[in-house]
Amino acid sequence: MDNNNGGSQVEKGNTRDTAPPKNVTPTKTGCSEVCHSQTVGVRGPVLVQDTVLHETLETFVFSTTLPRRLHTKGFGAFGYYYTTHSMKEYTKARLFQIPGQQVPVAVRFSLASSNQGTPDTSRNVRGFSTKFYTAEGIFDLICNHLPVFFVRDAILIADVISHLSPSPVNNLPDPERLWSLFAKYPEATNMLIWFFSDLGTVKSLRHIPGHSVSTYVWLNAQGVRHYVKYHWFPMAGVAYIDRQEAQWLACQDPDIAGRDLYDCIAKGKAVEYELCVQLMNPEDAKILPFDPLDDTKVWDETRYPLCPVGRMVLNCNPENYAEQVDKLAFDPANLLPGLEFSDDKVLQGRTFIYSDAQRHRLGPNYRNIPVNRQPNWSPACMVSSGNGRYVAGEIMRAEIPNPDNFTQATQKYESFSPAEKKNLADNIASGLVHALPNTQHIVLCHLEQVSPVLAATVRDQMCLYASTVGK
Ligand code: HEM
Repeated sequence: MDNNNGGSQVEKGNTRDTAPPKNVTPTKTGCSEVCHSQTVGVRGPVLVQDTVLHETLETFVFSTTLPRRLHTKGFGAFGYYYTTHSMKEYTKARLFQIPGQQVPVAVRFSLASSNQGTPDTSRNVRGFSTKFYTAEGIFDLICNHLPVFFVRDAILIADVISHLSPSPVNNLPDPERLWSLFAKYPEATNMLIWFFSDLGTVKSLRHIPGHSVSTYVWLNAQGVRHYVKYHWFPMAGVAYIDRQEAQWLACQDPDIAGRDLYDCIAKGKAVEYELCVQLMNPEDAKILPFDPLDDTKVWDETRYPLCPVGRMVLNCNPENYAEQVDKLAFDPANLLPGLEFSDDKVLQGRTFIYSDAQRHRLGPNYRNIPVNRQPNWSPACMVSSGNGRYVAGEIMRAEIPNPDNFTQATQKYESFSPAEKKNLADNIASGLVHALPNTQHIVLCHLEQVSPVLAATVRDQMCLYASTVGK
């Protein structure tokens, strides 16, 4: 019997038992797979009772998890971390007590403002999140490749992300949306300098640093608190690319950074990073010219030197991206005794929203997914910061007393070589030229405060670009 004359089966009686079944094909796994819907005759309607069809479609539709609201595109790798220097003086976290202590890790690198199709070389903030599976429990260290953030209060994140996203009208990138972010928030000027320098374009994740941006607290066995910022540095050295190479590579291979990481590990070459911390006595906040809990600032490395803590070796690729990488749930609140959060206003907002996002994205049992599982976890395992600390004050919504929006932006600009300064000005001008005149004016006023030379160079470059874009 063949399907072409099956329409007459009803009239003639079913002769299927005499012919090989053609609607069942063996799959790679050897199981049979149904490949025809159940119909009334060959050309008749599909039956509502076809539970095989329903289950096949439902399984397909619900087979992927929801994308992350931020840092959507990402790549994962696995390996181990070991402590090289005892941090006992500053934290009681067991992980950091004795050199040689080693734990497994899972890492996810990501693009902060992305969808699955965003080119890896786009101007972007790269995420660099690490899950340490320690005997005490899971510690998540969530970092970005740039050490500063756009704003200093988590309440502004929705607005910031809307400025970084495509237009809600037509889903196209809109320069005015992006540049009005920097016009609206003078505190984003330091980020502007970092982001629009060539530090914002990357082709290899093996060559990026990671910075916690937010300030955490370390608590030692004697109950002494220190502010801490975490930093990863690639053992293979830091490397960036310029805008032209980034744009060319975006066309050649939009997944170049993920491919580079995977291929390197697949060839047996481990990817390594050093973990360092900067430590600060919280009392210093009273004398510093800036607020150390302000995420738009870095800490001067001469005053707060980088202390080496340990090494991470990534030597294992994922075998199942959906289960091992997509379902990773990083949370700045996944801390351990001795590792706490501080009063940093960005971090305080973040300590609630990641687990909310993950309940929505992965379901209420996300902590039981193998990559997130901590044996015997209960809410009591969470480390809530600051027990024993006395805090009092008037309840308010207020700007911090020392916002100082421009000093560090100037210092960063002045630290660049002449070639880096030139690229920065050119990168800014090529984008800012497409913004509205009022936005251009305000951003140029901010740049004037960073450096009159930078503002003048950007203005000159914009004139050149304006003539080519017909403005
Ligand atoms: C300003 C407030 C912020 C809010 C409200 C926020 C919120 C979020 C949310 C909801 C996610 C997705 C979580 C998930 O679905 O698993 C996320 C991911 C992420 N965030 Fe933030 N974020 C903020 C600031 C920051 C800062 C300052 C950093 C710097 C280290 C950062 C680094 C990351 C990274 C690296 C990821 C990706 C984690 C992964 O690979 O799964 N975020 N953020």
